[in-house]
Amino acid sequence: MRQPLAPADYASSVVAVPPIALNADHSVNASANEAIIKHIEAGGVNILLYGGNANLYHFGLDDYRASMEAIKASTAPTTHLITSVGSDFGKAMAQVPIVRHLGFSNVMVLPTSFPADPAGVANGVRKLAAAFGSGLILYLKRENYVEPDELAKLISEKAVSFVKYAVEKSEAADDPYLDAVLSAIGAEYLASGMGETPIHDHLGKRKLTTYTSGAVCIAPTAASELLELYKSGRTAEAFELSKPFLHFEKVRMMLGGLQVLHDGLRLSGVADTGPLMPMVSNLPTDKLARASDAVEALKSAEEQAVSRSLANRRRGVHVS
Ligand SMILES: N[C@@H](CC=O)C(=O)O
Repeated sequence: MRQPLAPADYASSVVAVPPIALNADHSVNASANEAIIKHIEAGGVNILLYGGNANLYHFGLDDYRASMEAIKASTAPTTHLITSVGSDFGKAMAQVPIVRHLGFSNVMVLPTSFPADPAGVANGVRKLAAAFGSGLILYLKRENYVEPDELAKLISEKAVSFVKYAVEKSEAADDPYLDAVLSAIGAEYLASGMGETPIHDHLGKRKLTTYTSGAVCIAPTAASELLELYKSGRTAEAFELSKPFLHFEKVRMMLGGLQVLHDGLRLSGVADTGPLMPMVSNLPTDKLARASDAVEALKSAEEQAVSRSLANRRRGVHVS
């Protein structure tokens, strides 16, 4: 599906945030990316977001165009595809004609770090949305990146269509910025945007619309079940199912979020992801065993979820 996503579309799927597989010369590996996409789609996930985990920060314009062309050609017509622009304003503006030419309807603006201020970010996003011709997904990666009231204005002006919330807190429950954002725009426009670590609070308690995840690229069926369990209020079962995901996220925190996911896809056997685009590196050999153990736990959760899903389908039962 190539239409702009509405909040109701987000509510029905986890958002997978995949890496991009590259060949040894850093050109895009179309067949490996297709294998990753097919694996995710087979698990019932129908929203793919290419952004941070794809390391798009470090793609030049030619590599960006080539990778997005290959990925677009590999997705099923029923899959919603989101690409990202930025993270700086100039690069984002240069990418807008590319995404328009490729026919993307859903585009996220990667978070810019320095120099930027809340009013400047809001106005930059307005200009980008005007150039793109439609609302953009905003990635909130740090507190006060945009003031909550200004964010509400951006949504009412249709410059922002959805928000990925990924401000790291030691306790997800204690997050005054998220409280303020929620009271300004409501949960409907918000995805928990940082993997499984905060979802017990973000989905179970605050009722955000969905969540974004890298681990879902390895265990899409289990991740879909996890979303459904949280959405149907079965939080104890959801928490139990989330354990291998939470462990994977801990390993990512220790060894590198992008690195463990990128190499983890290869270790899982889904696809040979190859190198990462500089300035990010593959895991050193002595860290692979730790990543591999976490990947195996995810694979086992996925196998069990697939068995449950097949059994439920045979009995005509829906998880919720
Ligand atoms: N960074 C998170 C969510 C993606 O946006 C992850 O990789 O799980």
